[in-house]
Amino acid sequence: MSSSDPDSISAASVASVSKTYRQGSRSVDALRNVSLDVPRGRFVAVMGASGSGKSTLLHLMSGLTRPSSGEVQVDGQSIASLSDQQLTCFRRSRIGLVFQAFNLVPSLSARDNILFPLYAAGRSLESEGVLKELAEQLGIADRLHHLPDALSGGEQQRVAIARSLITNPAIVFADEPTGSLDSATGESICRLLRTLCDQQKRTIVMVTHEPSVAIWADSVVVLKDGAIVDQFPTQICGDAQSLAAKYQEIVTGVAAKLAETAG
Ligand SMILES: Nc1ncnc2c1ncn2[C@@H]1O[C@H](COP(=O)(O)OP(=O)(O)OP(=O)(O)O)[C@@H](O)[C@H]1O
Repeated sequence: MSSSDPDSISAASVASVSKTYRQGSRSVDALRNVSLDVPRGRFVAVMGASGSGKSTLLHLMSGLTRPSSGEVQVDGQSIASLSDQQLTCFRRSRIGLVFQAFNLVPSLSARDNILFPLYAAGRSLESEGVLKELAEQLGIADRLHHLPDALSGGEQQRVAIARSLITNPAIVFADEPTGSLDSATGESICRLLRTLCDQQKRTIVMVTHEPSVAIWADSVVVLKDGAIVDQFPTQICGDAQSLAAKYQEIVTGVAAKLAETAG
């Protein structure tokens, strides 16, 4: 692959990133010296126990917080070199965000929720056809005039995914996108994310606890106590059960090694 090949450029990367949260005299090292590269067009799942630093990693890569040290790049842009205002503009135009709780504006129709990031970025809809195509791809074309309250959980998440894509971002970050959904609806959202990656070459980084969700990604990054302890392609796991076993093996192996070192 030549260096001028756009596919060889990372959609996002972090290099030697650490993040310490300070609350009064207490400090928490949420991430320690983490490096990660997300190539364009890839679907990456980030797994780890509660408190291992998954959301912090996502927030750093999406420019919602800044690292205590280290470098974050998205779409070739170093986030550290941007002022807060520039970072907000960059985030609005180049980064898509999907949350567990959907985070739709209750008083706005699905259509206006989807268009919200465009307006926030001072842009307007290129053509009705763009919205129509997106809504059709996401299976919500007949739901655009409904308020979020009148939509099912799965439909609300589809609207939230459409909202994350309307600016044509370089990368989409999804924090537990199926966490509020029943398993069948969750699976349909996973299938949709997979399709977006396969058919539109979207780059997706998704945090999840669930092996049955992570199996839809191309690769899994495992975090433990603020550090990346392993990464593996999902291809080596035939199914969610085998992925769960692999994940458990990694986490248990790391814990045993730590105990050995301490002993
Ligand atoms: N704003 C904050 N202020 C102080 N500590 C924080 C803050 N955000 C996260 N932490 C701490 O940093 C560590 C990592 O938190 P983070 O939310 O990234 O973990 P996580 O793996 O996403 O957890 P979960 O799966 O429970 O969401 C935890 O110890 C958490 O308590």
